[in-house]
Amino acid sequence: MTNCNVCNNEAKQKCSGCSQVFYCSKDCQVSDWKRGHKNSCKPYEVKRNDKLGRYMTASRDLKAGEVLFREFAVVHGPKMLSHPICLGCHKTLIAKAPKMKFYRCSQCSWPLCSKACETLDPHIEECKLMTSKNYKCAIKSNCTTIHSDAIYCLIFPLRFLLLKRNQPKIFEKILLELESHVDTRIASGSYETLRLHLVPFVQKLLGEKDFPERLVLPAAAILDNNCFEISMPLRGVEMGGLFLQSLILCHDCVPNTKHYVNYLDSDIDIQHYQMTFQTTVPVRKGEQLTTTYTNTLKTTLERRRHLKQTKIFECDCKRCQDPSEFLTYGSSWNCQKCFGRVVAKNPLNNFSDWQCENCKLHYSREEITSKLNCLQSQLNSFVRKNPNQLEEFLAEHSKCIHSDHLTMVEIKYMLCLMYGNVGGYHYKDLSESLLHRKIELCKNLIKVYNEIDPGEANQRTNVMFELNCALIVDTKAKFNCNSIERKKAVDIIDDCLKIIKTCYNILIKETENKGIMDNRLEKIINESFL
Ligand SMILES: C[S@@+](CC[C@H](N)C(=O)[O-])C[C@H]1O[C@@H](n2cnc3c(N)ncnc32)[C@H](O)[C@@H]1O
Repeated sequence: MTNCNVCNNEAKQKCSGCSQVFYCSKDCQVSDWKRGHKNSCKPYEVKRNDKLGRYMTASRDLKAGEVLFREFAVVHGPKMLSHPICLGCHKTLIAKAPKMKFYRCSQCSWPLCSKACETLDPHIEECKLMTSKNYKCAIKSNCTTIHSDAIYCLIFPLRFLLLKRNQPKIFEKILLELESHVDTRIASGSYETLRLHLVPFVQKLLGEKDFPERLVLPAAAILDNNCFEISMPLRGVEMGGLFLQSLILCHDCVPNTKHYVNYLDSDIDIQHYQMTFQTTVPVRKGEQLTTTYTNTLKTTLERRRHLKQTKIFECDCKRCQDPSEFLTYGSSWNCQKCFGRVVAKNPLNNFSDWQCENCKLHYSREEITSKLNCLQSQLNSFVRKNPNQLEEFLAEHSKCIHSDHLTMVEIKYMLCLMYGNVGGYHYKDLSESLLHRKIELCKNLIKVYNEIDPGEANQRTNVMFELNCALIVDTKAKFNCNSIERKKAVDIIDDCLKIIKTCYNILIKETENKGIMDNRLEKIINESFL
């Protein structure tokens, strides 16, 4: 029996915030909240140090999959370099206008989906401003290529700067608290375009006196340094958002949280895009809660370069420090002389030479970087739909590159999704050896992900799902040819189904995934003749 945190009576209702205390009634819960539970309820604490600025730690032991918080964006808009999107509903316009012949807002001329989007928040306010100052969007309307347009860098900062008028206290707090690395960004020359285009645009619309360059550029830098992507491919939405709690999480190349944006209710109001952060692995009380600002499935050189360019810091997390990346050898090459593993001598030094662990032969950084670029461009030139072509790529490069180099891992992931799922390779068409190849690939990937993308991370969960589907099909086949007893087959299939159900429940928290996951479930039920 559990007792009420206030009156000690028998209690059945659990606090949904922290899951740590129980109440017998709503009244007791409300009184506990007022007397102090609101301060201890959160599963995280915000701390600060010289290296990270603000960061989050777990305020109690957390299980994998616990929700840390949910929040809405304080401001949102097109990414700095965006392909054409509707400024009303933020859906991409490419599918609607393959030749870029967009519907134009009748007032300000920005591309929109249709007249209905002209009056949507937040476009309506910026549209009125632009119209009052005779500003017309000059984006070309008849070019035939799908490209990102620099003109979109005007909108998100404008919306952010409008907070100075509409929510001045929040705006001041953001300016005071958020890191921007604006001086480094300006010194690197990367803000010249913003100085030339964004500053006069904002000043024309909002006035030079209240919006001097020394405010406009830092505002853009705050967005660059702190925004999260709002990407919902099935809805066709792609933009950025400033989420004030989420951004406090600092980076680690093996994060212990993941996040997703869900769309709630109505079709039109941005307030319905909600960010959720949750743990992916158990986290001990006091341990730092971390997210990733980059792609964890890229090599150390690529991750560190990306972080330096976009977030202006040198990552020195445990994974970046370790030349073997926890024995996964995700960035390693094979030695030309002895086939030993070639790793960076000092992975935290971007100019470090590389060396074979076995024969100590040296390789210059330039040599390794050019090999990596060459490999990536070869991979990018592929039509990634043909398993044979991908298998050939793996075989061709297996001599010079470590088998779990992250480029190889990327290909293995594609293969593991293809086998069993795409035309010509559905389970009913798969030979025994290809089915076993899929199982082998899945097991190999899970071993790698356990070290660098563990727990409830999406990619690992996807592969767990695929592995257990393949094991069901394999068990069925073995049972049909009498190479496994009925009881054993039933036990294996039961275990697989439990894992598939767990994976399904993890992945559908991101509601966009629900339809896709339902199809995947239905498919395995049909194809394995369960
Ligand atoms: C989105 S902010 C994170 C919150 C920020 N610390 C604050 O106080 O608002 C990103 C900035 O935090 C710092 N940061 C985050 N993770 C870091 C890490 N692993 N190592 C060093 N600095 C980090 C960098 O200055 C980076 O530009």
